[in-house]
Amino acid sequence: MTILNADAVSAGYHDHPVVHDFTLSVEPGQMTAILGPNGAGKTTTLLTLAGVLKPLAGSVQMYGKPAPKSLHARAREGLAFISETRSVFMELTTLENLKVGQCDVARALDIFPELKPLMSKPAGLLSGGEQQMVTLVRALTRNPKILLIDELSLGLAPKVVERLLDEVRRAADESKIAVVLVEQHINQALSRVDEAVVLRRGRISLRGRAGELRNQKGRIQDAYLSH
Ligand SMILES: Nc1ncnc2c1ncn2[C@@H]1O[C@H](COP(=O)(O)OP(=O)(O)OP(=O)(O)O)[C@@H](O)[C@H]1O
Repeated sequence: MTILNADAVSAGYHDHPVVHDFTLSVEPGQMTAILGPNGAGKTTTLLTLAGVLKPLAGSVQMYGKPAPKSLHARAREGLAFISETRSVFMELTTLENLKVGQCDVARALDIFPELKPLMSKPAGLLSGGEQQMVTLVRALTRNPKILLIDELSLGLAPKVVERLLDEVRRAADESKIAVVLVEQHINQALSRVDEAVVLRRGRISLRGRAGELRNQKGRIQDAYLSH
């Protein structure tokens, strides 16, 4: 069953489209990456899938029906959205951050045991990677049906990027969460997702199975360079 579907979506700001004719469909347990250079329209696309932006044309469906209009209403139907801005409360401890997210703390520590010694530390003193572990685990323990992630690994070291993406992959496999993620780390993303689309100036310039795209690095680079 298709969990989320975007049908010929155009999206943008003040009636001016910056994303055109975007089509995507995601199944349970399937991970899709949205790749592309700066300004290609990745965040705009994700905001539209999340219900933060209204499509200027086309439509978004959840479970085969028109998706509820707002992010809040989509969240009630099982959508979780991790946006580009870090969402931890810096002055609260790690434990308090997890509790604010109403997450199952024991389960959170099963997923990221690294957080165990950091529970009483203010989140503002955690590393960027540790903060993103808190953000990710809060979303995962809410048992979403679909998880949209905008640049989870922005500015993080490759090892940390891999650690985070591996947990997203595990959640997709074990809990059948459908995942759409925007990612700048192309290689790390392509070795974990099932499918990818490459945006260039707001349009899909390349799409396919991750395994095939890994062999077409030149074409992906073209999309980035001809920006
Ligand atoms: N709030 C906004 N109002 C007007 N235009 C915007 C707004 N946000 C983004 N844009 C424009 O929309 C286009 C696509 O931006 P978007 O942030 O979706 O790209 P992106 O691929 O996510 O880029 P990046 O990788 O740099 O985050 C850009 O030309 C950008 O300037």
